[in-house]
Amino acid sequence: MRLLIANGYLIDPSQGVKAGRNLLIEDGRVAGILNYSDDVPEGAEVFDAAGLIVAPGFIDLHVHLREPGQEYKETIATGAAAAVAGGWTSVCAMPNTDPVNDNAAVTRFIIEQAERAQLANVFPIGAITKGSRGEELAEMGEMREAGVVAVSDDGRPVPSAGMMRRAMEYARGFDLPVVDHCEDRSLAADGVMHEGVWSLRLGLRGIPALAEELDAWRDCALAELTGARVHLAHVSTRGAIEAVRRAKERGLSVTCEVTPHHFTLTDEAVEGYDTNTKMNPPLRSRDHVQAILDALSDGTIDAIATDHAPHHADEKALEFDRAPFGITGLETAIGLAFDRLVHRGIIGLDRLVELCSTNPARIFKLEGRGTLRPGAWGDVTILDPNLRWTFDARRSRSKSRNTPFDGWTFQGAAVATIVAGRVLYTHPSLEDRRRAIA
Ligand SMILES: NC(=O)N[C@@H](CC(=O)O)C(=O)O
Ligand SMILES: [Zn+2]
Repeated sequence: MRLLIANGYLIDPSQGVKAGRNLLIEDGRVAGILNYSDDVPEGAEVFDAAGLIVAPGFIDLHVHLREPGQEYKETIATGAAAAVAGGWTSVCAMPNTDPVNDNAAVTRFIIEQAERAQLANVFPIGAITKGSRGEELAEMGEMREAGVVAVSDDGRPVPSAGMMRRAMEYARGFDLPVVDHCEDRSLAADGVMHEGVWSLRLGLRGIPALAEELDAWRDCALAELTGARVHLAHVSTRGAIEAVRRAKERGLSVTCEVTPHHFTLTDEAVEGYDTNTKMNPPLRSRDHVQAILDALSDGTIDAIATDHAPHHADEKALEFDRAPFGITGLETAIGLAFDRLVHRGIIGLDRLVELCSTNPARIFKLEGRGTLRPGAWGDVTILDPNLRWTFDARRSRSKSRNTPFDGWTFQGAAVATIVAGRVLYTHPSLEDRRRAIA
């Protein structure tokens, strides 16, 4: 099986490639980077990528796929379909399923379901503590053996510093990164949105920025104490970013991600009490969003991750106070990244590829991903920086539609998604781009 992605502009920060080149994929793996003028290899199918950016496959470090246990919200297959429709060749699945992914049997089940779906690659993340209850460490060794790429109690942050210390020491022994949902629940209490002028005005209970910042400082300090690899999930506050910046200056193995909704929206978006503006961490005030934009451009932020968190319409139809936290994000992330970051001059195209592919692969040590070196997996995301398109949530591949971006128009999109040399998604604007060569 041969696929030649021809006439595109290749951007691969892992090997410093930024040039018009053809990319050849053979039997699922990158076979080589060729010049436009080189002969088309015998029997190759040609994908004409003229005018498009060809990048190593995008990797989302943070999704909730809801299987096992809440298949009415999402399954591994529907989540993986939404992923490829959004330009993601790989997604990393958080363990807050039912049962929690805190043992090898659940890990293996997730991997089997993903293999059955034959869509995006799915890398499971195991729990830090049994049932994510924060009481007893989970069997990280056995989960690692079964295929987890990281551990996290995302959604149920580890409350005790002592437990987190032991978790980091344990995870370090298995060379697993600890993905940290930073939230001091004693401060967040029963808040439902960012604490500030808008929570006052709207009469909703606030979650102070300090709830995230305190844990971020704590866990960066613990990263120093333990030497563990620590990755801060969905940072949303100036203080958490400052903690990461300091940790990096000290040479610690600390990285972080940001979500598209946190670099796009402020807490003002909650004004209409739309429960699709309710997520954890909450949308923050303008000053925090500015800190995120600065950190995206100066390199403090390592990755863009969606925190895709599907919920059923009936659950989101409750009052703001009672609706669950979370929004979907797989299909709007790249549109938002182009529209809000690239076209506004906050990041360049190579930085976009770093944030969505090179760095995620490095942070979770995903072998043969995030690069188009010969021998790497033939995972490719093709981008059209200028395509104008409108997101229609009713046509989403996800089972859920809880997004604040329904009906939004974007400039820039992921227009084709290729996993191990198989073209799994193409935007309708790319019809007629593929031909078989005898
Ligand atoms: N990010 C969210 O708003 N929700 C997450 C869990 C969580 O992190 O609270 C979910 O699983 O729904
Ligand atoms: Zn979380």
